[in-house]
Amino acid sequence: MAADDSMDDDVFEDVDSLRVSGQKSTPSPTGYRDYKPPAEVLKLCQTDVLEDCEQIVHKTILLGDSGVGKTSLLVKFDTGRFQSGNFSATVGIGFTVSGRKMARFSKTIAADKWGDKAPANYRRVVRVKSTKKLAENERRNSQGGPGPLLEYSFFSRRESLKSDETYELFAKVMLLGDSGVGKTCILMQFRDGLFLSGNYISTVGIDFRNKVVTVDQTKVKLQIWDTAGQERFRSVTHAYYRDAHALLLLYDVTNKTSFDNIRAWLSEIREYAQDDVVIMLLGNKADCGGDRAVRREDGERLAREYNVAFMETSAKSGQNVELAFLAVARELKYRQSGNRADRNTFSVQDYVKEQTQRPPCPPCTT
Ligand SMILES: Nc1nc2c(ncn2[C@@H]2O[C@H](COP(=O)(O)OP(=O)(O)OP(=O)(O)O)[C@@H](O)[C@H]2O)c(=O)[nH]1
Repeated sequence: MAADDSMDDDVFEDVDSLRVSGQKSTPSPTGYRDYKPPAEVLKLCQTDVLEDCEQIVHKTILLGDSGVGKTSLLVKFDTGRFQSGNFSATVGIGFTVSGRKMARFSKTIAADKWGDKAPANYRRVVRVKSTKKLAENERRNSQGGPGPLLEYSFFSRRESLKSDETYELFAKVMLLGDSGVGKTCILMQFRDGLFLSGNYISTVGIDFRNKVVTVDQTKVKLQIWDTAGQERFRSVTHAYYRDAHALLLLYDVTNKTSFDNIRAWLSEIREYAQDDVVIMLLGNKADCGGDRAVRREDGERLAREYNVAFMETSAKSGQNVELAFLAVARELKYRQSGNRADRNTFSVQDYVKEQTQRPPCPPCTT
């Protein structure tokens, strides 16, 4: 499915009538067994809109409460089949690639991350809204079962493959750190130059974005994985550590606990990541000078203790965001260099220190 300018955003506004038509019944953990995605939604999924777009990737995120039918839509689109009966909740995130169309779908069980304000290069294609009361929704969710549908949105991202086509080096970079430290925002700032403020919704599972950067005439493709900081998703994210080339480990300078947890994160990294993985410690939200709970010197000291590079960043102002990723790309480039002199002389710690010797940015006002 892709953005289609003629498509009506609110074509599936009245979800209650779909439910009344016998598709959905008991709102218990297994009560969605008989749920079939509405015919209109299935029809939309079969729309062959990508036919003439071989050079375009459309990333569509399926969002909505557990049990509303996201997996069914995905399977239907991918295989043309509807799997009835066996509802099992998705853990983490998955995507499917339809080679001919070069469409990639990813799925999350999280609620709508952007609300009505999707970033400029994203477009809400379809939205279904429940008229049920929010309180009722929360009550059911708190009992552990899937609540009624609150919001069901399809976002589509248009991205030219051209910039990703040529590169000499590839690096997998992961963003790690406690929930709420700003991992998704750092990625969005780096990738799209956007800051997502306001309604914060935690990442569920894991997702990635690509960006090609140039380091001394070498094109390095960074595949950046945004992980969920919440404890309950750790088993999902551990599986991705092993083949990561670099890890950006974030804490929030206004949240002391997130800083205190860095040692635990480093132990986890030691356990699951490769021994030679590049690690960079980032003290994020550096724009919030007034609310600061962790001094820059404390971050520097901890980084020295573990022999990792360090800088403070702000996803809001953009401070050092590009530098963090570029420094990692540079380190990986020099490591893989055939020139032994280059390999031995470059130090990411020294490089970062040198690049960050600039006056700090002013405190934030919000
Ligand atoms: N002032 C300020 N706020 C930020 C910054 N980075 C993130 N935030 C805010 O912090 C909140 C959490 O940001 P996210 O990027 O979603 O956090 P996360 O680390 O991805 O969280 P999980 O997905 O739960 O692991 C959001 O409300 C952001 O707007 C920053 O640099 N400065």
